Amino acid sequence: MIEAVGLTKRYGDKTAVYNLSFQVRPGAVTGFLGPNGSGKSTTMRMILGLDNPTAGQVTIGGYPYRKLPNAPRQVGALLDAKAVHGGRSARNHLLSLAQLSGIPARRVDEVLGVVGLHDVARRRSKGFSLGMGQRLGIAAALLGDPQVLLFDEPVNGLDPEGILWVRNLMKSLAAEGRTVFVSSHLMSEMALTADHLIVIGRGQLMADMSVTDFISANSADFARVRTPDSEPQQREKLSVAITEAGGHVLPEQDGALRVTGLPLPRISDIAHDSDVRLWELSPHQASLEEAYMRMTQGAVDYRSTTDQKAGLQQPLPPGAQPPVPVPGQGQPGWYAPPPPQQGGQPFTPQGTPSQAPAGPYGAPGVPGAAPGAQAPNPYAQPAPQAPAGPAPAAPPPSAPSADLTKPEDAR
Ligand SMILES: Nc1ncnc2c1ncn2[C@@H]1O[C@H](COP(=O)(O)OP(=O)(O)OP(=O)(O)O)[C@@H](O)[C@H]1O
Repeated sequence: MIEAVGLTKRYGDKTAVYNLSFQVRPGAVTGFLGPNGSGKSTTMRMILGLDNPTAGQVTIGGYPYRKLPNAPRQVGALLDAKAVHGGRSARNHLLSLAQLSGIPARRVDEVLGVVGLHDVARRRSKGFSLGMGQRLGIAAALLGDPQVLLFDEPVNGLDPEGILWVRNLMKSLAAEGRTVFVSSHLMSEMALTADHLIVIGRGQLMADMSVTDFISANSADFARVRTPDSEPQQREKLSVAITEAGGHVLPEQDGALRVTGLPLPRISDIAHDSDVRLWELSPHQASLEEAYMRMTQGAVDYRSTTDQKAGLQQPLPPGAQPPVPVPGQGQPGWYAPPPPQQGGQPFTPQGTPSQAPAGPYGAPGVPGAAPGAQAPNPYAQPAPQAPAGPAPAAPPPSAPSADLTKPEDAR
């Protein structure tokens, strides 16, 4: 088990990780999620003894990594696949690691086979593609047959076969009772791979729960409703009737409607009473990506904007319609609806998420910022404090919070 308690890391006046406490348990794949620059790699480096915490501690099996007896046999990690002597062959790279840790040479050939690099084992790694480098990094992590494994973005650059292989590898390692801690920005992949999630934003813990609980806690179930494509007035009629009945409607890209706030039988009855034919009425759960976007929207430092193409816009030909914006492009509020226990406020067509008050991460509907309900966020941590020097393990609850809605440079 990996256990962090009050883990804090400052680089000069930059607080990369603040007061993080969590456990990563054996027998499950634990996903480690957070926006760019939120402190995932820094946390992993501290777990592996590559960086010293400014405050707090992190242990593996009860020991700090550097005090762990025979650490390379107990912990395997892929942090930076490029951190390899490019002049060495893949096999020699692994052989040197094996020799340092007292691992027999035949194990090198085993792991080369496991990651699919057997045929290129004698080639210099500097000629490797991104995906081949990742495979070599994974081979190094597996070398000591460790009980605890850390992977920072393991599927980066892998082809579809490789992604599927890594997914199954993680699951099988966890099924063998090992501790598997994996960071990724690929939500669809995490949804398929992870059992449990630890989510951080700007160095602070935002969530520590199962994937299922995370999705339920940060999104609402919804219905997809489709009327005949050739009869837009039917769609309009149904939208009005659902809204009048207290439901909330959002158009989907394919012309369907996304409805929250009403159960499916009620939607069916409304359609029947309005004399509207339905082509589709189906229940849906928000994706992990949607739930994640909703939770972390206020903790993102590096956000894209719409490309205005200043001075480069071609005038539209007469009669041409401007393109319909793709959801999410220039509509930063376009996220999954919040769950009912957070006020059940659905998103609105323009993505302006209702009247909900801003939460600790500046985001309406973020756990702890429940519109209408003043429940405290069980996962919220105090904001990083600007003054340098050792941080108290648990600052007083009244400690003023930094404005996490602003980019770090503006705070
Ligand atoms: N050696 C360092 N010196 C100064 N600042 C650092 C150092 N390492 C990390 N940081 C800063 O700490 C913050 C957290 O960085 P980190 O690499 O841990 O984030 P991350 O969550 O892994 O990001 P990404 O998802 O983009 O890989 C960033 O603001 C980064 O600039």
